[in-house]
Formats: sequence, C-alpha cells, structure tokens
Amino acid sequence: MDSEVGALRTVVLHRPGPELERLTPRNADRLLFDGIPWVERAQIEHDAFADLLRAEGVRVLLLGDVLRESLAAAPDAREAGIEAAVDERALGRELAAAVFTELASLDDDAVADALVGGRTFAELGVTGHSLVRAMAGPHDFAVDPLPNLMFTRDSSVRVGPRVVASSMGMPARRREASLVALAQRHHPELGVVIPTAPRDPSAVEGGDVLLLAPGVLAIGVGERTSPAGAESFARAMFADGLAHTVLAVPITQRRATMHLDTVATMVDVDTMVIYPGVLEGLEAWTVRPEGPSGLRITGPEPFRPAAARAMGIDTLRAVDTGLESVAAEREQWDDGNNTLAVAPGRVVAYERNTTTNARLEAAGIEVLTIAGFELGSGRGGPRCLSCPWERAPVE
Ligand SMILES: NC(=O)NCCC[C@H](N)C(=O)O
Repeated sequence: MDSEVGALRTVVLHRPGPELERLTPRNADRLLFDGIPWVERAQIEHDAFADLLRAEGVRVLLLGDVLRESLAAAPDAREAGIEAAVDERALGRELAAAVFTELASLDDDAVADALVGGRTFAELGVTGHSLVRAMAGPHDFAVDPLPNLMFTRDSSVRVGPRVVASSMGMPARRREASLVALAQRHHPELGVVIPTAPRDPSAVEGGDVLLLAPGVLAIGVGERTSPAGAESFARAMFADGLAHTVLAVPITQRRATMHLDTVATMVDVDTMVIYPGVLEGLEAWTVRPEGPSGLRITGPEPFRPAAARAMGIDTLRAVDTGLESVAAEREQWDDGNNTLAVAPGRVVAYERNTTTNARLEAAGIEVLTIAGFELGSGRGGPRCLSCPWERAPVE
C-alpha cells in the first residue's frame, strides 16, 4: 500500500448499524453528526457502495465481522475491548467495575454489539450505590456508542506493510482507534500486518493522511491532527523506511475542513481534485529525515509545487470543483472532493455533487457514483468511508 490510486484490492468498511440509532438531536453535535440519519436507508446506501467496490474486483472486509472473528479467535481481545470501553473517569471506580462485570457476562456477539452500539444504564441493568448511576437518566450511556465507526478511514492508516493506529482528536471518536486496532490485531488475516511502533499520543486522524506517491505523504494539520501528531507520524514513517518526505499541510480548523481529505484527494497518479476555496492558498512544510533521529524542515511554500517536487513529477495537476464559488462551497460541504480511487483515474464519488463530478469527467477521470443522502449526514464521503488495506503498486 503505497499510493491513493493503485488498483484497490482489499478494503475495510463498516456497515452502519444500531450505533446510528443512538443519535438524537440532543447528542448529535457531541457525536459529530449534522443530522439524524435514517438507519435502514444508510445501510442500503452502504450496501450499494460495498457492492460497487466488489463489482470493481475489490475484496470488501466488514469491520463488524472482523471484530466478531477477532473476539472469537482471541479471548484476551474480549477483555481488552471491554476494559477500553469502560471509562472509569466518567463512571467512578465502583460503577465502572459493575459495568465491566455486566459486559464480561455477555457472549462474544453481544460484546461486539455493545462495544460498537454502546449500552445505556437501563439496558445493562447496572444498579448499586453510585452517585453517577443515581443521577443518570435511563437513556444515558454507560458505554458510549461509536456512530462514526463507519468512517473507517480515520481510525487507522495502512502504509506499506504496516498499519498505524490513529490517535483521534475528538473525544467522541477516541475509542474507535483502540477498538479497530484490537479487531485488526487479533484477526486471523489482518493481524499479519505489523503495527508501527507505538507513537506518542498526539492527535492524528487518517482522513488527514494522503499517500501522494510511494515514499511521499501529505498530512493535514488542523482540527483533527496536531503539529505534534504530524511530526510523530512522520518520525514513525522515517524510522520504518516507509517515507522519504512528509508534507505537513495547514488546513483551517473548522467543521467543513475537518480533514485534509475533505478539501483534496488523489484521483490519478499525478492529479488531485481540490476545492477551489483552498486551491491557491494551500501550503506545505516539507519534512525529511536527517541523521539518526533528526528532521530537516523547510517551508512553508505553495503545496502543489512542493508536492510535485517530492513526488518527482513536473506538475501536480489539480481538478478544481467549479469556478462558481457557491456551488463549489455547497459540494465541498457534501464531500464532493472526498473521492475514493479504485484505480488510477477511476474514482467513487457521491452522485449529488454534479458540478464536481462533471469537472472530474471533463478532466478525463472516470466517476462511479453512489447515493449518500443518509451516509453523508455524518459529513464524510467515499474516502472517509473506506480504509484501503491492499492496493496494486502504481507505475
Ligand atoms: N475523513 C473524513 O473526513 N472523515 C469524516 C468523519 C466524519 C465524522 N462525523 C467526524 O466528524 O469525525
């Protein structure tokens, strides 16, 4: 796995499930959703996405199956998953112990459901002398649900022969990374991939990491990935010999641009789709290894020439998403720039972003479309919804 565009062979998706049924207008902001999705329709849309990928010859692994298979294969994974889900800081020691005991009494499938879908106090039936329990409403969560799990892009990053567990920037998503890492690690097939050495806990989310070309990574630095996170990721890549250059790319810290892949994604070996609102202003700091553990840092300078130089190409072509700024802004919000390449010059995109898709096609990119009315309510497109596990090397 050394690019964003090599023919996609294996991908990890998560079919959304009961965790989405937990969203209400009161908790949606905290759980990072902009609307309340219609769950059955989200599943239909997701199934169509998975089927399209299968029709493209991609092997689709579903995280729910991966998790269940891992829990069955490794008894210690069960305990580790439950332990990570029980937040002693929120529950207090005594109630945390009671919640742990309840979860531990469930069978493997029910544990997997609880770790993803969360559990309320009422559902778990935990009682006892706890102020937290006494003051909690029946629908308050003893274990938070993970409605963003379907955005498998963000919780781990596959680079070359390795996988990097993310360190999520947002509290609502923190547990995803450890759950996904646990599911991968204990899975009979995925577990053959070696994790990178543990990094420091600074924030990096996978939506910020773009494999521009073999050995060249761009890492967005903004709402989800901190400068420290980008640095520790770069150091891990250099230490493992997986990159020679990392471009740290500042992006505005707001919801519309939460990750680098919300404004720019690779659609061919030398081409990106880029939101025109950032096209001219996008900059990069170039980070390279120097000496046994040092870094050489230069910049900032305009992103595209810096990227082209690192990639060893004359020009990084940009397809911008419309000259008309209102249409471009609307489609950026609806993840028009968030494409998933299944092969060089062949991408999956949301059908609603008609201006962006027409411009991609005019630039010679084949666009395969999926519906994203409900999937999009969490603010993520085809790239966010996928964690590529294996791609063919690019020329
Ligand atoms: N790479 C991405 O842009 N992922 C989309 C994540 C959406 C999710 N609701 C979040 O706010 O984290």
